Amino acid sequence: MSDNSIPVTVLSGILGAGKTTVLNHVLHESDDRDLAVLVNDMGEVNVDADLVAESSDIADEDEELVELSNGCICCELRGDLLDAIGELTQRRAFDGIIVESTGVAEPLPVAQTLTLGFDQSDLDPTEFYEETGIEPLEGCHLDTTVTVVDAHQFHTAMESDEILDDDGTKKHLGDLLVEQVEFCDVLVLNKCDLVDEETLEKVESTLEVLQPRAEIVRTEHGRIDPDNILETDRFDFEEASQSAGWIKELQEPHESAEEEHGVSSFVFEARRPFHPERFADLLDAFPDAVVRAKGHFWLATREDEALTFNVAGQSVRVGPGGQWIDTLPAEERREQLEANPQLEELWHDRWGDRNVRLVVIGTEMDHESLRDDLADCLLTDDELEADWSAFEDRFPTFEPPEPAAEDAADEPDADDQQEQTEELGIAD
Ligand SMILES: Nc1nc2c(ncn2[C@@H]2O[C@H](COP(=O)(O)OP(=O)(O)OP(=O)(O)O)[C@@H](O)[C@H]2O)c(=O)[nH]1
Repeated sequence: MSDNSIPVTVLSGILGAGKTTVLNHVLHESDDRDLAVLVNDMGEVNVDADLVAESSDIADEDEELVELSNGCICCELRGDLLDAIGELTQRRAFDGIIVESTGVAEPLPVAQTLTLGFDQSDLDPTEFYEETGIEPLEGCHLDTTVTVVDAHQFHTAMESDEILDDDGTKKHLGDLLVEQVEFCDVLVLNKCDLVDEETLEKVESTLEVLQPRAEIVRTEHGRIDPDNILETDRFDFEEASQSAGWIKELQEPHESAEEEHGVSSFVFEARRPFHPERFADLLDAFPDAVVRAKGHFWLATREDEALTFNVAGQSVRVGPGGQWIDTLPAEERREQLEANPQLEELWHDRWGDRNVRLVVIGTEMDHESLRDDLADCLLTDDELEADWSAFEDRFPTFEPPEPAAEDAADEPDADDQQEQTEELGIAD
């Protein structure tokens, strides 16, 4: 990237976390920087932008404010986002551009759009440009992704069963919060004035386990040193999308029974399927102590396909995880095994690559009891020899799996076949 490429910072965070407050403070403290601001607002009336314009240096002649309204920059306004940044880039050589997302925006698609737009990603840009009609941008780069977290509301939000509706997509508040935490370079832990030190340390420990790579900065009333979020050069798409705590945990599993402030994790592995009724019953009453769980599983009634498992706060989602390699035609199976030598270790004489692998992260979580509950959901020796199709299966069904899937569900993938995942317990 050239020396005069403009660094872009993206601010995310759920409603009311303090994004605008942080933005205003940074503008106020950045007299030495010529900054442009792009604010996304979902509503008809752009309150945030008015606030920014009124109460910050943004009204200064040498700063620019662009509003993007009536849509979300993580979905339908992706093209508008790039157009707006492209225009700003051409206007003059700003020292930085700050993008404030809406409270419902997911940072990953925003970063994806910006990275592809700036033409420096190893994703398939051709397909992206063809599909969206978006032109690649030059002259700027995504520099830092920032998630603002409300220290006071964090645990309440994680435990909340509030459902957000982002343009038809229903999502738990905790689910969105986890997505925002898992994909960022800097975590601004705001509203520290509203909590005591003990609570603060507990929230911090949870954030560190969910997102080990990000720098955590504590703030009160958004008072942050601008250097913490501007021109940090911390963003790297590949690293950001692989930095979630659960991915690290799956790659290097370790039983962390006694972590700080009661935050701990474990990996559950098995070589026999879950009984669909017992596992569904467990998910219906999944312990609140679990903050995050992720992985894939084998369900007795789904012989051919793996299913993915995704818990974030009160949200429990199950999705398609691709076809087990064992079910592929012999030739394809051989090719897959040659291409993925690590599968040999996993291969089971009777079950092939079918397996269960879940990482579970929680606070004050009783490992032994949850491990026992999960183990009780596996088929017993007698059930293994019974007719599996007779079991009642109330899990959602999905489109037939793509043939020749890669190592079934084991490789964390940014897209993660999320499109098809279904929230258990949210009625349409
Ligand atoms: N006590 C306290 N209040 C804060 C702090 N930061 C922000 N606030 C207040 O919290 C409210 C929400 O702050 P905003 O900055 O508007 O939050 P936001 O994330 O931009 O909210 P949306 O734009 O609605 O998504 C405002 O009333 C702020 O004054 C803080 O550190 N402590």
